[in-house]
Amino acid sequence: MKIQAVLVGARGYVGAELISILSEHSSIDLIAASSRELDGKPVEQYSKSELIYGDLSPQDIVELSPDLVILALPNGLAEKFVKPLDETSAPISVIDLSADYRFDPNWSYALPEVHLNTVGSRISNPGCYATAIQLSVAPVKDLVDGSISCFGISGYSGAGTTPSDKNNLDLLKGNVMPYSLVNHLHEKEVSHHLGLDIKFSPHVAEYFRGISLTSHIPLKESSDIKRIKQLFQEYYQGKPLIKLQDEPPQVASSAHSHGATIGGWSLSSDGKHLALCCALDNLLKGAASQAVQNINIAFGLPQLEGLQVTSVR
Ligand SMILES: NC(=O)C1=CN([C@@H]2O[C@H](COP(=O)(O)OP(=O)(O)OC[C@H]3O[C@@H](n4cnc5c(N)ncnc54)[C@H](OP(=O)(O)O)[C@@H]3O)[C@@H](O)[C@H]2O)C=CC1
Ligand SMILES: CC(=O)N[C@@H](CCC(=O)OP(=O)(O)O)C(=O)O
Repeated sequence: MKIQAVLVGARGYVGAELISILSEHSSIDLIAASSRELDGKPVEQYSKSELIYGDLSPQDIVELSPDLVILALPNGLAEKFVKPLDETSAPISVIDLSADYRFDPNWSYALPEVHLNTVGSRISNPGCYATAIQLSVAPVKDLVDGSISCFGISGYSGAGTTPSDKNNLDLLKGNVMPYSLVNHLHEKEVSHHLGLDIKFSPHVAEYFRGISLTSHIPLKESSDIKRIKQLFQEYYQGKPLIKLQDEPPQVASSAHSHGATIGGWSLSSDGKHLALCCALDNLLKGAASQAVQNINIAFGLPQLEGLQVTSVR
């Protein structure tokens, strides 16, 4: 019996990626895709069966009695859909791709390569920058002394489809736009989940998809590149979505890939300042692919089902 899923926020950039992935997934079928703007139109990317976008209320979703509800809505809207699902006796799992439950201890915050917690029936998917930061820092977490500093650049799809300066192509033309230089939500998210002091300055650029993140990590003791690389290799052994390479990863090579690439390890002459880079696709490992990876884990399916691995070591 296949898992029957409802997708809410199906018109958005992340929703569209989820539809494409689930079109190829052999164990999960979409039974409904919600969008107010596209209500009544066919879901053209979904190839398994005829599917029409609907403007579904939270109660409509409960009545469909699916196995799984996937929420890909802007921040602050999830509770309206989660509350009636919590109140029903039907065993309906929920995965939320927004930031709304990332600090809630009753939800499983699930970045599979880093947090090996058991995934329950309420899953909170990490943020895109937060994924890149945690993948970059986790292997050397125990060596850190002081504040880590991360510099990120994202394509404008990171800002979603609601018009703002961060997805305004007139403002972005020939430009890189810094924003939220302190207190970005992902700064709090990674500091909370890694238990480290992490500073993060995001930027958005004119290209569509992909994140390039550079992390500066102060170390307690002098180290050497061979040891650092070995720590990364050991940490990511058997985790096929993470590719390691000597050269700094390029954002263009990670676009359209379900995984993340880490590399460019560099040490200062005293061996106590480590810098490294991570590139990933904000819409895939930063959102939709990671969500499908988490759903697979929650339902006991092979972790990479539906995710064609384009970048393996
Ligand atoms: N873009 C990215 O790189 C990443 C995004 N995320 C998170 O994923 C979520 C989705 O992001 P993204 O796809 O970029 O966002 P978009 O702005 O592209 O899409 C938002 C979706 O939500 C729907 N929506 C908006 N407002 C409402 C509402 N009031 N009630 C019901 N539906 C609504 C929209 O459809 P309609 O208006 O037709 O109903 C649309 O389908 C966000 O929480 C974002 O923070 C996480 C990681 C990366
Ligand atoms: C370019 C851009 O605006 N990027 C978004 C990150 C998208 C994301 O991961 O958002 P959530 O944490 O809300 O899921 C931002 O900086 O807020």
